[in-house]
Amino acid sequence: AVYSNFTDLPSKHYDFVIVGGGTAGNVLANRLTENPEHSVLVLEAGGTNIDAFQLDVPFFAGLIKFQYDWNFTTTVQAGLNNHSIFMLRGFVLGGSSSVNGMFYTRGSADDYNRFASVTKDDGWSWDALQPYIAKNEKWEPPADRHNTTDPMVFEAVDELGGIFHFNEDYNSGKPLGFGWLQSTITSEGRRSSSATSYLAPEFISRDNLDVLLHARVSRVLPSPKSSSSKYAFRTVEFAQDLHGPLLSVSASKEVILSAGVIGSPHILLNSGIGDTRELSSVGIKSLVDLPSVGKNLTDQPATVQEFLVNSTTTNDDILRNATLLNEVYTEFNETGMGPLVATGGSQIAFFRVNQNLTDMFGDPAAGKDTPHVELFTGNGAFGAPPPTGHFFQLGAALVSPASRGSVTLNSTNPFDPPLIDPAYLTSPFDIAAMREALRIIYRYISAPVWDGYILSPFGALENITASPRRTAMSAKDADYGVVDPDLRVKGLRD
Ligand SMILES: Cc1cc2nc3c(=O)[nH]c(=O)nc-3n(C[C@H](O)[C@H](O)[C@H](O)COP(=O)(O)OP(=O)(O)OC[C@H]3O[C@@H](n4cnc5c(N)ncnc54)[C@H](O)[C@@H]3O)c2cc1C
Repeated sequence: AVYSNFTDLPSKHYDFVIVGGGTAGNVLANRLTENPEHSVLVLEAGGTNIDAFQLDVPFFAGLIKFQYDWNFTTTVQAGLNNHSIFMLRGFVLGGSSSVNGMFYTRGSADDYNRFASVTKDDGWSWDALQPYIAKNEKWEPPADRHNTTDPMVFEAVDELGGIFHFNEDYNSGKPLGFGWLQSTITSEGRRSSSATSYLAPEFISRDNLDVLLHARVSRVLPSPKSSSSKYAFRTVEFAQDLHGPLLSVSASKEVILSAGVIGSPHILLNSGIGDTRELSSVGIKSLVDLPSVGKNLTDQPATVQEFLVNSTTTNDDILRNATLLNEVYTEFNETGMGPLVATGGSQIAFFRVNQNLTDMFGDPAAGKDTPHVELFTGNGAFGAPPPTGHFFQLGAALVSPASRGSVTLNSTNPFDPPLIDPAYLTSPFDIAAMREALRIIYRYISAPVWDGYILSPFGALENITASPRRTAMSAKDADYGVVDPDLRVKGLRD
């Protein structure tokens, strides 16, 4: 069941305590409670996803929803002309899967095979993961039944040739080329998140599964050292009200940290698990010296270019005409169809940069079938549109960036946000690759099919960010990394 108050929880002791009811946490909660012998508690800092229509409607995916966000900002970014920008992270059951853009993109086969070679564990290889990927997926035709034949986007691809080629399934392990976007949208036209799927009514009603909302975890607490002189962490400390008392629950088997790319290192650092010198400089007693915690933060910088178009059938009017919005919202509610069922863009493309860049700077991508640049289309302006005009949008993200940043503590108060430094565009490769991404955009719109349709570029490039990743996993015998290939934190007792 889902609870909002600690006092209502039926127990304070579970077999597994999962910290963070986001994308990963809810999958684990579901799979662990398939076994009726396991009791599981999920602690989620945010609130419920139920009846949150902004989360439910795919078309609203590109709008920022502050009440469902952690409202983090990055440190000042030298690579972005000394600006700091939002670092969006879901603050709601379902985590970032409740607020994300719903693009369903697997990595390339090379990406997973690199995980396997770095960790010396073949279980992470593309082939070994296929059964699990298939288990998580249920492929459906477009819920809004949109026409998937012959739009101008693919005519341009045919006209240009070369790096512009059609790819029927970019999720095949070989993503390069232009394809139809696959989205995490249900056949009823709703967002599919880890909360709507893995915590669906038939699962959340299990007697052995509890979720506590508004539970913000501060630390994991150690039990006394064993003869192996290693700590085990089986108690989780949290607060329901940031100024209220600290509460705790314990796990007899495991505490699972799945608080996301910012939350998990933040909790580890607060708990004294990190670089001993850095921790003592902020006044935190170090329990386990694990210097890789919070390091190697990797985010994909992205930019959007809008073009004014000679059309009145883009999505722009929906967000500036209340009557139209009402109409399509009614259609959405009554039929699960209409323009609100799509995220605004229908195509996605992946490219490698020119070889002279990888020759010059080295190649951060995992292999020759792995892209550096993702391009996405939008039949309308990104986010809230300008007051007039109709737009075609092309966004570009660096999906194999070379820049690496960090998450570090700002104070001894575990509820203060950490310092988040993605170090965007600090590597020369990323700067050159971003320039190349813009060149790809402009080559693409030079295709003859756009003559008379695309009128001119509109406005300045916008910086947006997408989804930070942390390369925290390493081989069991490696002297760096946060977790081993079984995702167990290094240096702790099992
Ligand atoms: C705006 C946005 C758009 C995106 N678009 C896409 C996309 O289109 N396609 C794609 O593949 N990926 C996208 N991503 C990235 C993707 O959603 C994430 O990589 C993925 O959801 C991360 O899963 P996770 O389980 O690691 O973390 P999350 O899903 O973020 O889950 C972490 C959970 O832990 C909770 N938590 C954190 N700290 C604490 C704490 N101290 N105590 C208790 N709970 C805590 C959070 O509230 C959250 O619910 C996007 C992300 C964002 C934010």
